[in-house]
Amino acid sequence: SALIHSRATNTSYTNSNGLKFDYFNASLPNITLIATGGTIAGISDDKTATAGYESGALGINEILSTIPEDLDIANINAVQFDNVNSGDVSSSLLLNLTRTLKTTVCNDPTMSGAVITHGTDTLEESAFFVDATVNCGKPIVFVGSMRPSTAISADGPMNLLQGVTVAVDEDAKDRGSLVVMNDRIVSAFFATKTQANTMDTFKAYEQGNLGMIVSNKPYFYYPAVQANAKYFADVEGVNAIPRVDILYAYEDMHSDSIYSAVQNGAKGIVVAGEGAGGISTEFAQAINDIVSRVGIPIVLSHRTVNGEVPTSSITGDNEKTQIASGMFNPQQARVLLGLLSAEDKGLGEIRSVFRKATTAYV
Ligand SMILES: NC(=O)C[C@H](N)C(=O)O
Repeated sequence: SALIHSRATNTSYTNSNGLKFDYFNASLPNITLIATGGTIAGISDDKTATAGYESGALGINEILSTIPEDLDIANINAVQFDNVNSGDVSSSLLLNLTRTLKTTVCNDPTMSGAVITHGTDTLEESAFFVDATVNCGKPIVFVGSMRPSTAISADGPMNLLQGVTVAVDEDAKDRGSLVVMNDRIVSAFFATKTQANTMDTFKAYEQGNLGMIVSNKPYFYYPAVQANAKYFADVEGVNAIPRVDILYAYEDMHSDSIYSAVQNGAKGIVVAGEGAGGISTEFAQAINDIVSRVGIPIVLSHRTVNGEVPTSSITGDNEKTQIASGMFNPQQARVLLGLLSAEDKGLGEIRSVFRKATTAYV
């Protein structure tokens, strides 16, 4: 950390919002860096390991100490929110994350933006959640890595540096939350992990990247814009996100899974349907039965990476019961349905939010 110290003009500063900066240079913009764990904080004894390593092992200050270049770009208030494999990120952590971002970044005029380090496996879910709940125009940037910090050519340090750079970039404002990895800037609203192992994994296949980064200079292809299907959820008075389960469809799918999900407390169901939302006859009948008796929302999504479940693929009785996910994939649909249920929206309102993500809407 001697190297870090040499880059800062002052040491230790606490702003009027109580945020602590270990190294502070009054001429630089300020950001909050919230660490949640993942491979970017991962370690292994084997420098060649890109699987089977320990996730969420390093603290954020240890990670930062290897990238003193970050302190040439911004003053960083670093917060260790958690240090977990991303499969263990809970909805209560996400609610807390949203509240923290609103109070410490949105409502503080001295803060330019935020970076969140996160495991990549579920990064898209957290990024989608924050994108739907934090809406102040300041850049909120999610970063992760595919190689643990101990690997040869670890990608975490460059991703974090690029994330910090994007978080203070004027051009990054008003675009919703962003995912920055592998020299690309992707909209959190559309981003999905497309490859389980390699660094070129976050993509918005249909919509494309928002921009790229060369020699740590971000370049955005187009001016800021929000997606047509964007829904902003108000979680101000929300204490918990209701449970929403995802059920994966397959040939000749049985209906036991949906009954047990409901029995076990699911307040909403997302089905990863075949093609444009296909399901077996048995399963379709179970949906109609559950909706008429229990009244919970059931959203039909697609197990293919891309595409849309149009309202027209749901016919007859099912039209009244199921909700077409439109272009939202199952994991996006789960987050959105959880937020809408937390806001106590009725079936009609939920249906109209999802309808905005279908070609029937435009
Ligand atoms: N690349 C990663 O970050 C994967 C890790 N298992 C996680 O999601 O926490």
